[in-house]
Amino acid sequence: MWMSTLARFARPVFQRSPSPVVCKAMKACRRMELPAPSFCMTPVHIRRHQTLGSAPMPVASHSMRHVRALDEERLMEVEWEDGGQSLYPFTWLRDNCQCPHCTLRSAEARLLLMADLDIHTGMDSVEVTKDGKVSIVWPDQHMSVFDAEWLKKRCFSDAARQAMQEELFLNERYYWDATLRIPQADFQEVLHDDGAALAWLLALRRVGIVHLKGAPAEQGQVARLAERIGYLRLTFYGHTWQVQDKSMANNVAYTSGKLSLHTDYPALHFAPGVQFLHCINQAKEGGESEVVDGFHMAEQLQREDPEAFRTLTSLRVDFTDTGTDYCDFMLQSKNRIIDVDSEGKVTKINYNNATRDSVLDLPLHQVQPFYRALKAYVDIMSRPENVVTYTMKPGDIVTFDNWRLLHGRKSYISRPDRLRHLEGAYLDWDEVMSRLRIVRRNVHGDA
Ligand SMILES: C[N+](C)(C)CCCC(=O)O
Ligand SMILES: O=C(O)CCC(=O)C(=O)O
Ligand SMILES: [Fe+2]
Ligand SMILES: [Zn+2]
Repeated sequence: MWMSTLARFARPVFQRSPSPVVCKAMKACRRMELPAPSFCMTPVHIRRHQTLGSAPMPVASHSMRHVRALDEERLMEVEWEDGGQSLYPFTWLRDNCQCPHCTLRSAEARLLLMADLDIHTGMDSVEVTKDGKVSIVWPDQHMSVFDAEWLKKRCFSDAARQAMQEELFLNERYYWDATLRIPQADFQEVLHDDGAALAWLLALRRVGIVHLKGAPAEQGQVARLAERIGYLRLTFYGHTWQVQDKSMANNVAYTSGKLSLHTDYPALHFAPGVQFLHCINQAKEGGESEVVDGFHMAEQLQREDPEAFRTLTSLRVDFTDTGTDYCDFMLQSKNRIIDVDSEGKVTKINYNNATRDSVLDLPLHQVQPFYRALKAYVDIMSRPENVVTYTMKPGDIVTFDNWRLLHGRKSYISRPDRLRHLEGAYLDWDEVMSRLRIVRRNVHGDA
């Protein structure tokens, strides 16, 4: 069951604030049977939903009691009505002046040039205006006015920064295993209703996979879905591509053979972030799909075999892809099988055994340790307790995080008169997250 799958993880509950708020993103999550996010995603209340066992954050209040300049430290101090305090560097305030000389309103972009920013500026005076804004006069008599709520959101405290980053990027993930019930949404609803689109994209971000049901069983649907987001990612396999058993196949995917768990396109240095696969015809026999949570598997590898984890996060492996499709191509890439960020958090899996190059740019003594490490990772992800299996039906579209999930399919036999046929398309996370933020804003009805 969904909940029991996620029981290992902190189950966030709503903060017991004077008036408990249920934000619409929370409702969207409930609709898809998703656990609540730990941050409220309504932009106006950046605050943490109180996670069991963690300290509650002060309830946000956007009105100011007092403001003063700490000239020595060159910081402006705001005292909020709720008793909290925020500090803002003079330099940052001057840099972000919202007046029409400093900001192009129509583009919400900075006009002020770095060349004209005095990073040692003082402050002549600061006060709270009658309408509750902060008004600053700079030594050259330039004036800046800041909105209280605007400032509050940009508070430099760890908690406020963390909440803002979660609101912007939704980096909180729910790891899963074979017990996952894949979230589902209706294709038509996602196309036409922002609430449904929001629930879809939130689940795609946090769980990494969503099944859309009810698409027409004909070509062109992944392109429509990509247009709902913005635009798709063109690759050498075309704007969209047809997964079928083809003679002289230019890719192992275009055969009827088994595909072991892989991410698509590690032969690119920047693999597509998101993948759509639409089932138009299913096979007579076989062709079932398999997926695993690559981030969760990487976490297990780190725990069980830290040496192998170190190897896969440090060595770069060559990938290659040559052929003709949209046009002729001759790709070479070097990717770490497990990418981590500067804090050691896993950000991306790059692994397709079919396109891993025979050129292996490693000193002799690292070759066997590399194979051992890769085998350890593949062994973990192949355990039945980690793999989710499903069979796509005509009209189903699977949408998934290609940086996180590994997917595969069993070999198949088609009806001679009715070949198995999937249509696929790629997108990138920037465009998907852009649409997510817009539908969230529309659903919440704020600026
Ligand atoms: C499905 N297709 C052919 C577009 C890409 C397969 C993935 C890969 O070659 O890494
Ligand atoms: O045929 C399938 O079910 C999956 C195909 C696939 O993984 C691919 O085209 O890269
Ligand atoms: Fe694939
Ligand atoms: Zn200005």
